[in-house]
Amino acid sequence: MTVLRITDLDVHYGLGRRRRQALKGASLEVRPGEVVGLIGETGSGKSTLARAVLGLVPASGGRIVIDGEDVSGYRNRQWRSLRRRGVVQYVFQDPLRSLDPDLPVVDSLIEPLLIQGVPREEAVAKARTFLPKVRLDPELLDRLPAQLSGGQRQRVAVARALITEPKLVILDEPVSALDAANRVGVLEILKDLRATGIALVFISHDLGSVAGIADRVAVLYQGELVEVGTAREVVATPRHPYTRLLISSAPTLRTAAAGRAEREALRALLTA
Ligand SMILES: Nc1ncnc2c1ncn2[C@@H]1O[C@H](COP(=O)(O)OP(=O)(O)OP(=O)(O)O)[C@@H](O)[C@H]1O
Repeated sequence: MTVLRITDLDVHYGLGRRRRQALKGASLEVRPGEVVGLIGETGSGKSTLARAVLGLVPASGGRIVIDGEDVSGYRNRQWRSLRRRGVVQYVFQDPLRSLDPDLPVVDSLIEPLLIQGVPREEAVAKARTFLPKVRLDPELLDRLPAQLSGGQRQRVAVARALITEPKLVILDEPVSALDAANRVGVLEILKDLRATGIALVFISHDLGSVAGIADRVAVLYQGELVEVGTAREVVATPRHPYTRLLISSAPTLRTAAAGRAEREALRALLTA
């Protein structure tokens, strides 16, 4: 059983002479309880893949199956209905994008439930039980986002994504804007989540920051998934030059650290 299966996915942006392919034949499976790190440099297509899975950008080819449901031919109305059910949720890099600055955090937190038609009182009660799961004190519910620290805001954003009890959560660089202590805090919460059976796709430009938490790593390079394997395999025996470059540039992956000359040689190979 897979929570997400994408097969030969193509996505294009623009029309006519401006038409550009952002994803080329991408295939990836994510199983329940699995953490998949989606790695690639800026512009490689990471957010595009996430947007396609949420129905926010149309696929021009290939298939997407979410929790057994083939959504490939869905129209906007069907996507909206799927998003409303909260099977797949998304956490932005910047938590302020999912929290309304003018509303107490409780309102942002319960919004996905209200959209589903859950009565407000019941939704607030659920929000209270959810905050401890992301290690936040329920008394923060009445504060405005500006009255929270960056790490607290990101944990509220994670709680908001979890409140509909999704099968899959896509996190777009969820810790890159945080300081070291908060980064560890959020990563620990994400590790706890795996035990609940939720699947996580963790987007990052930095292999080093996801290798420790991801079961499998998928490497995107110029719109193509050039490598998919366990984090250990990918770090120990990278097959694609781009992956080797990523590893050699990740200071935390000392095992395969390469010198500047080797990195330049790999870059030259990629641009040849
Ligand atoms: N709305 C859009 N219209 C046209 N081109 C786009 C659009 N969104 C993204 N692109 C292009 O598609 C490619 C992939 O972009 P995408 O945002 O998926 O990359 P990314 O890997 O998420 O990058 P980053 O790490 O910077 O967020 C890039 O070349 C980008 O310029």
